[in-house]
Amino acid sequence: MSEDPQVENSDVETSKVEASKAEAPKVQPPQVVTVTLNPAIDLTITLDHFVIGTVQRATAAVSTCGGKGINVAGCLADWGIRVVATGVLGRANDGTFAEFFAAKGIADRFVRTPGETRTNIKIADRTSGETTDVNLPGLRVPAVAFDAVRKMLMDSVAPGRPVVLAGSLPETLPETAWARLAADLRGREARIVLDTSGGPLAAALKANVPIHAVKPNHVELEAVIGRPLTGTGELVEAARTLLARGLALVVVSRGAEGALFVDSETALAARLPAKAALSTVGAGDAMVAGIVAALIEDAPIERIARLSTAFAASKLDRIGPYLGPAEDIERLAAAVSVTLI
Ligand SMILES: Nc1ncnc2c1ncn2[C@@H]1O[C@H](COP(=O)(O)OP(=O)(O)OP(=O)(O)O)[C@@H](O)[C@H]1O
Ligand SMILES: O=P(O)(O)OC[C@@]1(O)O[C@H](CO)[C@@H](O)[C@@H]1O
Repeated sequence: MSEDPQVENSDVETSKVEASKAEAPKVQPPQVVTVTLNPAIDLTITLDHFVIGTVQRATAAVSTCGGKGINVAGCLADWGIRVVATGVLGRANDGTFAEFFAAKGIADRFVRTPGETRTNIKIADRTSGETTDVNLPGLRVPAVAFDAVRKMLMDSVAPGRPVVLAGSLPETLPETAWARLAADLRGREARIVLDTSGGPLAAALKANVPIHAVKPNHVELEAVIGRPLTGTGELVEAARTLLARGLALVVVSRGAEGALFVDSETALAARLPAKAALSTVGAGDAMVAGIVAALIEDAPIERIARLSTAFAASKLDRIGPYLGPAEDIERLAAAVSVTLI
Protein backbone atom coordinates (compact mmCIF):
# COMPACT_ATOMS: atom_id res chain seq x y z
CA MET A 1 0.00 0.00 0.00
CA SER A 2 1.29 3.45 -0.84
CA GLU A 3 1.87 6.19 1.72
CA ASP A 4 -1.19 8.39 1.74
CA PRO A 5 -0.78 11.90 3.10
CA GLN A 6 -4.44 12.63 2.42
CA VAL A 7 -5.88 9.94 4.64
CA GLU A 8 -6.37 10.65 8.30
CA ASN A 9 -4.55 8.28 10.58
CA SER A 10 -5.08 9.32 14.13
CA ASP A 11 -1.98 7.58 15.56
CA VAL A 12 0.34 9.13 13.01
CA GLU A 13 -1.33 12.49 13.44
CA THR A 14 -0.96 12.47 17.22
CA SER A 15 2.74 11.70 17.12
CA LYS A 16 3.35 14.41 14.53
CA VAL A 17 1.49 16.95 16.64
CA GLU A 18 3.54 16.01 19.69
CA ALA A 19 6.79 16.38 17.76
CA SER A 20 6.06 19.87 16.50
CA LYS A 21 2.68 21.53 16.93
CA ALA A 22 3.56 24.48 14.72
CA GLU A 23 4.71 22.37 11.77
CA ALA A 24 2.02 19.68 11.88
CA PRO A 25 0.65 19.28 8.36
CA LYS A 26 -3.10 19.64 8.05
CA VAL A 27 -4.19 16.15 7.05
CA GLN A 28 -7.55 16.08 5.32
CA PRO A 29 -9.74 13.00 5.29
CA PRO A 30 -10.63 11.67 1.84
CA GLN A 31 -13.77 13.14 0.36
CA VAL A 32 -14.69 9.96 -1.51
CA VAL A 33 -13.76 6.28 -1.45
CA THR A 34 -14.30 4.21 -4.61
CA VAL A 35 -14.28 0.41 -4.70
CA THR A 36 -13.56 -1.59 -7.89
CA LEU A 37 -13.57 -5.36 -7.43
CA ASN A 38 -13.12 -6.15 -11.14
CA PRO A 39 -10.88 -3.47 -12.68
CA ALA A 40 -9.57 -3.55 -16.22
CA ILE A 41 -7.06 -2.13 -18.60
CA ASP A 42 -9.22 -0.81 -21.45
CA LEU A 43 -7.69 -1.30 -24.89
CA THR A 44 -9.63 1.09 -27.13
CA ILE A 45 -9.23 0.22 -30.81
CA THR A 46 -10.46 2.91 -33.17
CA LEU A 47 -11.73 1.88 -36.61
CA ASP A 48 -13.08 4.11 -39.38
CA HIS A 49 -15.92 1.70 -40.01
CA PHE A 50 -16.43 -1.47 -37.97
CA VAL A 51 -17.72 -4.41 -40.04
CA ILE A 52 -18.14 -7.76 -38.29
CA GLY A 53 -16.44 -10.73 -39.98
CA THR A 54 -13.91 -8.74 -42.03
CA VAL A 55 -10.20 -7.93 -41.68
CA GLN A 56 -10.00 -4.47 -40.13
CA ARG A 57 -7.12 -1.98 -39.94
CA ALA A 58 -7.18 0.08 -36.76
CA THR A 59 -6.45 3.80 -36.99
CA ALA A 60 -5.40 3.90 -33.32
CA ALA A 61 -5.08 1.74 -30.21
CA VAL A 62 -4.91 3.26 -26.75
CA SER A 63 -4.60 1.52 -23.37
CA THR A 64 -6.06 3.25 -20.31
CA CYS A 65 -6.76 2.25 -16.74
CA GLY A 66 -10.39 1.32 -16.28
CA GLY A 67 -13.02 -0.47 -14.31
CA LYS A 68 -16.02 1.53 -13.15
CA GLY A 69 -14.83 2.67 -9.71
CA ILE A 70 -11.39 3.58 -11.07
CA ASN A 71 -13.04 5.65 -13.81
CA VAL A 72 -15.15 7.45 -11.19
CA ALA A 73 -12.01 8.11 -9.13
CA GLY A 74 -10.18 9.47 -12.20
CA CYS A 75 -12.96 11.93 -13.01
CA LEU A 76 -13.34 13.05 -9.39
CA ALA A 77 -9.59 13.64 -9.12
CA ASP A 78 -9.71 15.83 -12.25
CA TRP A 79 -12.49 17.82 -10.57
CA GLY A 80 -10.19 18.38 -7.58
CA ILE A 81 -11.71 15.95 -5.11
CA ARG A 82 -9.52 13.88 -2.79
CA VAL A 83 -10.15 10.23 -3.57
CA VAL A 84 -9.11 6.94 -2.03
CA ALA A 85 -9.42 4.06 -4.52
CA THR A 86 -9.59 0.48 -3.31
CA GLY A 87 -10.47 -2.93 -4.71
CA VAL A 88 -8.35 -5.77 -6.08
CA LEU A 89 -5.57 -5.56 -8.67
CA GLY A 90 -3.43 -8.32 -10.16
CA ARG A 91 0.14 -7.89 -8.94
CA ALA A 92 1.64 -8.92 -12.30
CA ASN A 93 0.53 -5.73 -14.12
CA ASP A 94 -0.30 -3.26 -11.37
CA GLY A 95 2.41 -0.78 -12.44
CA THR A 96 0.15 0.90 -14.99
CA PHE A 97 -2.45 1.52 -12.30
CA ALA A 98 0.12 2.74 -9.77
CA GLU A 99 1.36 5.30 -12.31
CA PHE A 100 -2.19 6.40 -13.09
CA PHE A 101 -3.04 6.86 -9.41
CA ALA A 102 0.19 8.77 -8.76
CA ALA A 103 -0.40 11.07 -11.76
CA LYS A 104 -3.94 11.85 -10.58
CA GLY A 105 -3.09 12.19 -6.88
CA ILE A 106 -5.46 9.32 -6.06
CA ALA A 107 -4.60 7.43 -2.86
CA ASP A 108 -3.90 3.85 -3.95
CA ARG A 109 -5.37 1.43 -1.41
CA PHE A 110 -5.82 -1.51 -3.77
CA VAL A 111 -5.19 -4.98 -2.45
CA ARG A 112 -2.81 -6.92 -4.72
CA THR A 113 -3.37 -10.57 -5.56
CA PRO A 114 -1.38 -12.97 -7.79
CA GLY A 115 -2.16 -12.80 -11.52
CA GLU A 116 -2.97 -10.12 -14.10
CA THR A 117 -5.79 -7.61 -14.11
CA ARG A 118 -7.90 -8.26 -17.23
CA THR A 119 -7.69 -6.28 -20.44
CA ASN A 120 -11.09 -5.32 -21.93
CA ILE A 121 -11.40 -4.60 -25.64
CA LYS A 122 -13.33 -1.49 -26.72
CA ILE A 123 -13.96 -1.07 -30.44
CA ALA A 124 -14.72 2.57 -31.24
CA ASP A 125 -16.36 3.02 -34.65
CA ARG A 126 -15.76 6.52 -36.07
CA THR A 127 -18.62 6.20 -38.56
CA SER A 128 -21.43 5.40 -36.13
CA GLY A 129 -19.87 6.92 -33.00
CA GLU A 130 -20.79 3.64 -31.28
CA THR A 131 -18.45 1.61 -29.10
CA THR A 132 -18.56 -2.20 -28.82
CA ASP A 133 -17.29 -3.60 -25.51
CA VAL A 134 -15.75 -7.05 -25.13
CA ASN A 135 -15.26 -7.47 -21.38
CA LEU A 136 -13.22 -10.39 -20.06
CA PRO A 137 -14.07 -12.33 -16.88
CA GLY A 138 -11.20 -10.96 -14.81
CA LEU A 139 -9.07 -12.16 -11.93
CA ARG A 140 -9.99 -15.04 -9.69
CA VAL A 141 -10.18 -13.04 -6.48
CA PRO A 142 -9.75 -15.17 -3.36
CA ALA A 143 -11.96 -14.61 -0.32
CA VAL A 144 -8.94 -13.41 1.65
CA ALA A 145 -8.42 -10.53 -0.82
CA PHE A 146 -12.09 -9.55 -0.55
CA ASP A 147 -11.79 -9.54 3.24
CA ALA A 148 -8.74 -7.28 2.93
CA VAL A 149 -10.80 -4.87 0.78
CA ARG A 150 -13.57 -4.89 3.41
CA LYS A 151 -11.02 -3.86 6.02
CA MET A 152 -9.43 -1.26 3.76
CA LEU A 153 -12.84 0.26 3.08
CA MET A 154 -13.72 0.46 6.77
CA ASP A 155 -10.35 2.07 7.54
CA SER A 156 -10.76 4.64 4.72
CA VAL A 157 -14.34 5.82 5.00
CA ALA A 158 -15.16 9.13 6.69
CA PRO A 159 -18.63 9.94 8.10
CA GLY A 160 -21.07 11.58 5.71
CA ARG A 161 -18.76 11.12 2.71
CA PRO A 162 -19.77 9.29 -0.46
CA VAL A 163 -18.57 5.74 -1.10
CA VAL A 164 -18.81 4.45 -4.66
CA LEU A 165 -19.24 0.68 -5.18
CA ALA A 166 -18.97 0.08 -8.91
CA GLY A 167 -18.70 -2.50 -11.63
CA SER A 168 -19.13 -6.23 -12.07
CA LEU A 169 -17.89 -8.83 -9.60
CA PRO A 170 -15.11 -11.34 -10.24
CA GLU A 171 -16.64 -14.78 -10.79
CA THR A 172 -15.09 -16.14 -7.57
CA LEU A 173 -17.07 -13.72 -5.38
CA PRO A 174 -20.74 -14.23 -4.49
CA GLU A 175 -23.42 -11.98 -6.02
CA THR A 176 -23.92 -10.54 -2.56
CA ALA A 177 -20.40 -9.00 -2.42
CA TRP A 178 -21.61 -5.40 -2.94
CA ALA A 179 -24.44 -5.96 -0.46
CA ARG A 180 -21.83 -7.26 2.03
CA LEU A 181 -19.74 -4.07 1.72
CA ALA A 182 -22.85 -1.92 2.04
CA ALA A 183 -23.87 -3.87 5.15
CA ASP A 184 -20.38 -3.35 6.63
CA LEU A 185 -20.91 0.40 6.24
CA ARG A 186 -24.18 0.40 8.18
CA GLY A 187 -23.95 2.98 10.95
CA ARG A 188 -20.95 4.73 9.36
CA GLU A 189 -23.11 7.49 7.77
CA ALA A 190 -21.53 6.88 4.38
CA ARG A 191 -23.61 7.85 1.36
CA ILE A 192 -23.26 4.77 -0.84
CA VAL A 193 -23.57 5.19 -4.60
CA LEU A 194 -23.89 1.79 -6.25
CA ASP A 195 -23.30 1.32 -9.98
CA THR A 196 -23.55 -2.33 -10.91
CA SER A 197 -25.92 -4.55 -12.83
CA GLY A 198 -27.65 -7.94 -13.01
CA GLY A 199 -27.50 -10.29 -10.02
CA PRO A 200 -25.18 -8.10 -7.88
CA LEU A 201 -27.53 -5.10 -8.28
CA ALA A 202 -30.61 -7.20 -7.55
CA ALA A 203 -28.91 -8.73 -4.48
CA ALA A 204 -27.93 -5.33 -3.09
CA LEU A 205 -31.43 -3.92 -3.65
CA LYS A 206 -32.98 -6.93 -1.94
CA ALA A 207 -30.70 -6.77 1.09
CA ASN A 208 -31.65 -4.35 3.82
CA VAL A 209 -28.55 -2.15 3.34
CA PRO A 210 -28.14 1.64 3.33
CA ILE A 211 -27.73 2.57 -0.35
CA HIS A 212 -28.11 6.26 -1.15
CA ALA A 213 -28.20 6.18 -4.95
CA VAL A 214 -28.00 3.88 -7.98
CA LYS A 215 -27.37 4.70 -11.64
CA PRO A 216 -28.64 1.92 -13.89
CA ASN A 217 -28.81 2.49 -17.62
CA HIS A 218 -32.04 1.64 -19.44
CA VAL A 219 -31.10 -2.02 -20.04
CA GLU A 220 -29.84 -2.52 -16.48
CA LEU A 221 -33.06 -1.05 -15.07
CA GLU A 222 -35.17 -3.39 -17.23
CA ALA A 223 -33.13 -6.35 -15.97
CA VAL A 224 -33.61 -5.45 -12.32
CA ILE A 225 -37.32 -4.66 -12.73
CA GLY A 226 -37.80 -7.82 -14.80
CA ARG A 227 -39.71 -6.44 -17.81
CA PRO A 228 -39.16 -4.18 -20.83
CA LEU A 229 -39.63 -0.46 -20.15
CA THR A 230 -40.79 1.87 -22.88
CA GLY A 231 -40.69 5.65 -22.71
CA THR A 232 -39.96 8.16 -19.99
CA GLY A 233 -43.13 7.43 -17.96
CA GLU A 234 -42.33 3.75 -17.49
CA LEU A 235 -38.69 4.47 -16.65
CA VAL A 236 -39.68 7.00 -13.98
CA GLU A 237 -42.23 4.58 -12.55
CA ALA A 238 -39.55 1.87 -12.40
CA ALA A 239 -37.13 4.31 -10.74
CA ARG A 240 -39.79 5.03 -8.10
CA THR A 241 -40.10 1.28 -7.46
CA LEU A 242 -36.40 1.32 -6.55
CA LEU A 243 -36.81 4.42 -4.38
CA ALA A 244 -39.44 2.51 -2.40
CA ARG A 245 -36.63 0.15 -1.32
CA GLY A 246 -35.09 2.99 0.69
CA LEU A 247 -32.90 4.79 -1.84
CA ALA A 248 -32.70 8.59 -1.89
CA LEU A 249 -31.90 8.97 -5.60
CA VAL A 250 -32.22 6.89 -8.77
CA VAL A 251 -30.54 8.07 -11.95
CA VAL A 252 -31.41 6.27 -15.18
CA SER A 253 -28.89 6.97 -17.93
CA ARG A 254 -30.08 6.74 -21.53
CA GLY A 255 -26.98 7.27 -23.66
CA ALA A 256 -27.38 10.11 -26.17
CA GLU A 257 -30.94 10.71 -24.89
CA GLY A 258 -29.61 11.98 -21.55
CA ALA A 259 -30.73 10.77 -18.13
CA LEU A 260 -33.60 10.79 -15.64
CA PHE A 261 -33.04 11.93 -12.06
CA VAL A 262 -35.69 10.72 -9.63
CA ASP A 263 -35.98 11.32 -5.88
CA SER A 264 -38.94 11.12 -3.52
CA GLU A 265 -40.26 14.54 -4.59
CA THR A 266 -39.06 15.21 -8.11
CA ALA A 267 -38.36 13.60 -11.47
CA LEU A 268 -36.18 15.48 -13.94
CA ALA A 269 -35.00 14.71 -17.46
CA ALA A 270 -31.60 16.20 -18.29
CA ARG A 271 -29.64 16.19 -21.52
CA LEU A 272 -27.13 17.97 -23.68
CA PRO A 273 -27.27 17.69 -27.47
CA ALA A 274 -26.22 14.23 -28.70
CA LYS A 275 -22.67 14.18 -30.00
CA ALA A 276 -20.26 11.83 -31.74
CA ALA A 277 -18.04 10.49 -28.97
CA LEU A 278 -14.33 9.70 -29.25
CA SER A 279 -15.33 6.80 -26.98
CA THR A 280 -18.55 6.27 -25.03
CA VAL A 281 -16.75 3.96 -22.57
CA GLY A 282 -17.03 5.33 -19.07
CA ALA A 283 -19.64 8.00 -19.86
CA GLY A 284 -21.82 6.42 -17.19
CA ASP A 285 -18.90 6.44 -14.74
CA ALA A 286 -18.26 10.13 -15.42
CA MET A 287 -21.97 10.66 -14.71
CA VAL A 288 -21.58 8.84 -11.37
CA ALA A 289 -18.57 11.06 -10.60
CA GLY A 290 -20.72 14.12 -11.30
CA ILE A 291 -23.45 12.82 -8.99
CA VAL A 292 -20.86 12.31 -6.27
CA ALA A 293 -19.30 15.76 -6.83
CA ALA A 294 -22.78 17.30 -6.42
CA LEU A 295 -23.46 15.20 -3.29
CA ILE A 296 -20.31 16.64 -1.75
CA GLU A 297 -21.78 20.10 -2.41
CA ASP A 298 -25.04 18.92 -0.73
CA ALA A 299 -26.60 20.16 -3.93
CA PRO A 300 -30.30 19.99 -4.87
CA ILE A 301 -31.40 17.50 -7.53
CA GLU A 302 -31.25 20.02 -10.37
CA ARG A 303 -27.54 20.68 -9.72
CA ILE A 304 -26.95 16.91 -9.51
CA ALA A 305 -28.58 16.55 -12.93
CA ARG A 306 -26.67 19.43 -14.49
CA LEU A 307 -23.24 18.59 -13.08
CA SER A 308 -23.39 14.86 -13.80
CA THR A 309 -24.66 15.41 -17.35
CA ALA A 310 -21.81 17.86 -17.91
CA PHE A 311 -19.22 15.40 -16.51
CA ALA A 312 -20.49 12.71 -18.92
CA ALA A 313 -20.38 15.06 -21.91
CA SER A 314 -16.85 16.18 -21.07
CA LYS A 315 -15.61 12.58 -20.89
CA LEU A 316 -17.05 11.74 -24.31
CA ASP A 317 -14.32 13.85 -25.91
CA ARG A 318 -11.61 11.73 -24.30
CA ILE A 319 -10.45 8.12 -24.18
CA GLY A 320 -10.10 6.97 -20.57
CA PRO A 321 -11.26 8.50 -17.29
CA TYR A 322 -10.39 12.13 -17.92
CA LEU A 323 -12.42 15.35 -17.71
CA GLY A 324 -11.90 18.75 -19.32
CA PRO A 325 -11.18 21.91 -17.32
CA ALA A 326 -13.63 22.85 -14.53
CA GLU A 327 -14.73 26.06 -16.25
CA ASP A 328 -15.72 24.10 -19.38
CA ILE A 329 -17.72 21.68 -17.25
CA GLU A 330 -19.54 24.51 -15.46
CA ARG A 331 -20.33 26.01 -18.89
CA LEU A 332 -21.75 22.66 -20.01
CA ALA A 333 -23.70 22.34 -16.74
CA ALA A 334 -25.34 25.70 -17.35
CA ALA A 335 -26.28 24.59 -20.88
CA VAL A 336 -27.94 21.31 -19.81
CA SER A 337 -31.63 21.22 -20.67
CA VAL A 338 -33.54 20.17 -17.54
CA THR A 339 -37.24 19.31 -17.74
CA LEU A 340 -39.58 18.58 -14.86
CA ILE A 341 -41.53 15.37 -15.52
N1 LIG B 1 -23.65 10.25 -27.70
C1 LIG B 1 -23.91 10.97 -26.62
N2 LIG B 1 -24.19 12.29 -26.70
C2 LIG B 1 -24.43 13.04 -25.62
N3 LIG B 1 -24.42 12.54 -24.36
C3 LIG B 1 -24.16 11.23 -24.20
C4 LIG B 1 -23.89 10.38 -25.31
N4 LIG B 1 -23.64 9.13 -24.83
C5 LIG B 1 -23.74 9.22 -23.49
N5 LIG B 1 -24.06 10.46 -23.10
C6 LIG B 1 -24.20 10.96 -21.73
O1 LIG B 1 -23.57 10.05 -20.85
C7 LIG B 1 -24.53 9.52 -19.89
C8 LIG B 1 -24.18 8.08 -19.56
O2 LIG B 1 -24.20 7.31 -20.76
P1 LIG B 1 -24.77 5.82 -20.83
O3 LIG B 1 -26.21 5.82 -20.54
O4 LIG B 1 -24.31 5.28 -22.13
O5 LIG B 1 -24.00 5.17 -19.59
P2 LIG B 1 -23.59 3.67 -19.31
O6 LIG B 1 -24.43 2.73 -20.12
O7 LIG B 1 -23.57 3.51 -17.85
O8 LIG B 1 -22.09 3.68 -19.88
P3 LIG B 1 -20.72 2.98 -19.36
O9 LIG B 1 -21.10 1.68 -18.70
O10 LIG B 1 -19.89 2.78 -20.59
O11 LIG B 1 -20.07 3.92 -18.41
C9 LIG B 1 -25.88 9.72 -20.58
O12 LIG B 1 -26.93 9.77 -19.63
C10 LIG B 1 -25.67 11.04 -21.30
O13 LIG B 1 -25.82 12.13 -20.40
O1 LIG C 1 -17.28 -5.66 -16.50
P1 LIG C 1 -17.82 -4.42 -15.83
O2 LIG C 1 -17.20 -4.20 -14.48
O3 LIG C 1 -19.31 -4.34 -15.81
O4 LIG C 1 -17.40 -3.19 -16.76
C1 LIG C 1 -16.06 -2.92 -16.99
C2 LIG C 1 -15.95 -1.72 -17.90
O5 LIG C 1 -16.57 -1.92 -19.16
O6 LIG C 1 -16.60 -0.62 -17.26
C3 LIG C 1 -15.90 0.58 -17.59
C4 LIG C 1 -16.83 1.49 -18.32
O7 LIG C 1 -17.95 1.78 -17.56
C5 LIG C 1 -14.67 0.18 -18.36
O8 LIG C 1 -13.56 0.95 -17.96
C6 LIG C 1 -14.51 -1.29 -18.09
O9 LIG C 1 -13.83 -1.99 -19.11
